[in-house]
Amino acid sequence: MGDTGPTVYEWAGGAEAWHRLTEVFYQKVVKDELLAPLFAHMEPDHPEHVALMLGEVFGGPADYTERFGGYPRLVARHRGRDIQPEQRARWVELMLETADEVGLPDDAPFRSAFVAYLEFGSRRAMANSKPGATPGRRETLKLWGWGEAAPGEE
Ligand code: HEM
Repeated sequence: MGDTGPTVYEWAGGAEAWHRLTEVFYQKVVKDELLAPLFAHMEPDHPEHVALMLGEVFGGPADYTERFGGYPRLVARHRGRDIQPEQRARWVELMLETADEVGLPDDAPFRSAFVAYLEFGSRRAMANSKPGATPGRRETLKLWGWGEAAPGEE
């Protein structure tokens, strides 16, 4: 499919789909025994920020970078949180459960790209959350595409 096909962002259903995902996801997070303590002081616009950030990562508009501080803010928001491996795993598990619940596409290419990024992003978030973590060289969000299997290539 190459450069002319839909982005992962579009394939998921665009802005509305990413917002639906994070709204429902954080309703689950605050009720989850393992995750709730980490998110006790979450700001009301957190789900919206994460929706914009994920959208941007998957090829949507660069709103998180242009309006909310982008990658430096992302790193700052995870800094010092000391995310534990079981919390990271639960975060990913709840994201996937929510994707089913809100009806994100369940085709192989989409889920493969989505899971790959969740693994990548959640492991980077955990690393950046460790006490004394040294900032990497990255200054902008790592963008994510279809990888090995775009729609039509399966
Ligand atoms: C792909 C994985 C992840 C993405 C895309 C992501 C995204 C984000 C974003 C965009 C923010 C900042 C929101 C803002 O600008 O206001 C944030 C903050 C935060 N994230 Fe993550 N995150 C990921 C993984 C995780 C994991 C695995 C955990 C813990 C289990 C976590 C815990 C938090 C916490 C505690 C905050 C700060 C919340 C607050 O404002 O109180 N994140 N995340």
